[in-house]
Amino acid sequence: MAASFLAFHQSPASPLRPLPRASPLPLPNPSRPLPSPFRSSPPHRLAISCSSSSTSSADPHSPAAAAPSRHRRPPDENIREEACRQQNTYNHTHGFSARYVPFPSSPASNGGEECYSLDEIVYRSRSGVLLDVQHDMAALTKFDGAYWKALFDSRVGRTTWPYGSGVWSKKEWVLPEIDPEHIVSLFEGNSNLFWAERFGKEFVLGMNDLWVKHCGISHTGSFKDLGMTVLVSQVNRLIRLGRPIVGVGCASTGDTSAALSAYCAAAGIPAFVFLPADRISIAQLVQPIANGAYVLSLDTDFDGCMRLIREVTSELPIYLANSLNSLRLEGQKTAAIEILQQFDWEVPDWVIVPGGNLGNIYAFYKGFEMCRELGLVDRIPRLVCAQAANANPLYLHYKSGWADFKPVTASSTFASAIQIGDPVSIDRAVFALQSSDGIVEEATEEELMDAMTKADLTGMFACPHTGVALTALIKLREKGIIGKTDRTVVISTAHGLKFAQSKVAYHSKDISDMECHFANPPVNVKADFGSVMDVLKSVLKNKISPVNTMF
Ligand SMILES: Cc1ncc(COP(=O)(O)O)c(C=O)c1O
Ligand SMILES: N[C@@H](CCOP(=O)(O)O)C(=O)O
Repeated sequence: MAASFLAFHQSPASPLRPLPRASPLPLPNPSRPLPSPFRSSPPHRLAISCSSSSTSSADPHSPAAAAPSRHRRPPDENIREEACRQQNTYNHTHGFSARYVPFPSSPASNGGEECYSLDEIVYRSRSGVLLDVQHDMAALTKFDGAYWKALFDSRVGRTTWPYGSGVWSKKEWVLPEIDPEHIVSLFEGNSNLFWAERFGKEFVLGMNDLWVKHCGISHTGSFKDLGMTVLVSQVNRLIRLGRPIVGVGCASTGDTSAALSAYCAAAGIPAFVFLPADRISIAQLVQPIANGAYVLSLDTDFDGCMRLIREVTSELPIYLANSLNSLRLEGQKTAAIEILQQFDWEVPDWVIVPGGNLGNIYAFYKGFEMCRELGLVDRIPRLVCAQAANANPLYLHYKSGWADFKPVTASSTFASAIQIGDPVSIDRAVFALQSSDGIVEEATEEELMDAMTKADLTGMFACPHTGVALTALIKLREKGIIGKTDRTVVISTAHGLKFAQSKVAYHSKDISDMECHFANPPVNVKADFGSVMDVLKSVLKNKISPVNTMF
């Protein structure tokens, strides 16, 4: 393969002009009466119907409201306006609410302790610890598990604003008080839960109940969309409330920046992204450029970019979009709820998540735990966090028996989006793992690239981070910790197309100190019938095919 094919160049991007600030819109009237059934004292059991609803009589938050009806709105009204009209008729909060409290939040905390409205711009507690979004569980518990399951199930695959989104279909558990008018959604979520039949059978000692949750098959190609729709929606609300926000900013290894830029572009809000120069893929670099963000390519690593964005956002009215901001995790946790939903509310035994800044592992824990607490399921899965050996501070912490945490300087890894040595959500991750009888595993560069390639050879198009998680699966299976029939879900966090460079390098056997056992380079053949026939005959004679060489 031509060397030039592999030589991607990353030059600093020229900053682009910000989009104009959106004009203010009216806020909802909060003093409307609560509709039935939310007025009475539950827990409720409701009969769920998915038949057509009429706009004049339906509670917009009832399962029936998500059902399509040909004439449900006037022809000149769009779906957002329709949702607003409905919620002006019915108070949309039903008493559900959420607020920030210091992490870890305790169910016993009440208004007397430190807490903040979600309309405040605050990222840490007075003592400097992370914050958590705490929901009014007493209000949510008024409805039983069967109600929530039926409500969420009734919204899947609809176009009713904003429930067509896998995140906003769980709105009551995410940002219950936001006006649908302020939601910035690209109908994210509802991602494929893929039965990895052949990978499980052939590469993981005959596993037959192995699944891959494709969170990367998404609008911007990673799971970050799930969190960013929530964060940018809340920013949109804050701007319309008149808060002095001039834009939203993040440090990124390439996926957070892509998601932030897309959602900000959709809302007309300026985005500022700090990227470590020459450490992200070309596909990731071009995403914020294309979406009109201000791109700062900085001569440091991700941890350096993170320090800078934190300093900058404490000086300038730029809202911080990294997962240090707990709003993000409210969206990301819906992937866990979605997994349960996709299994008809049966709980898998294991869920394996690649970890970097470590917000996502906590988000998964939170989603599962909320379903348990509210009676949708009776247990939560065991969580595994998988790290690249070249960027493994959590793994080292776990191996030390959770002794004092020490950040590391992360080395270069093909799993470049998790090249993070000082994860901001370390405390959240430890909490999630300890509460779920969790495990931490690591993957060398060769292991993660081989695992990614094997996944591809069974029909996926995985990213290197998914390769990290698949390696953890293989190791835990080989150790007998994960059983052959255990229902296991591997979280695929990004689209493989973002990491084409690393796949090209692997299949070209162009990586030093790596055997690239499963490389499948193209064969250069003269463009005449005889030459083509010679090659094919030799292939067929030797029964060599990319697939056969593997097994
Ligand atoms: C593709 C991909 N996978 C995994 C991760 C890890 O997620 P987290 O930082 O929440 O641990 C990230 C970002 O860090 C990512 O971009
Ligand atoms: N992989 C991330 C790193 C930052 O993570 P965040 O979840 O804290 O924003 C990225 O793509 O930037």
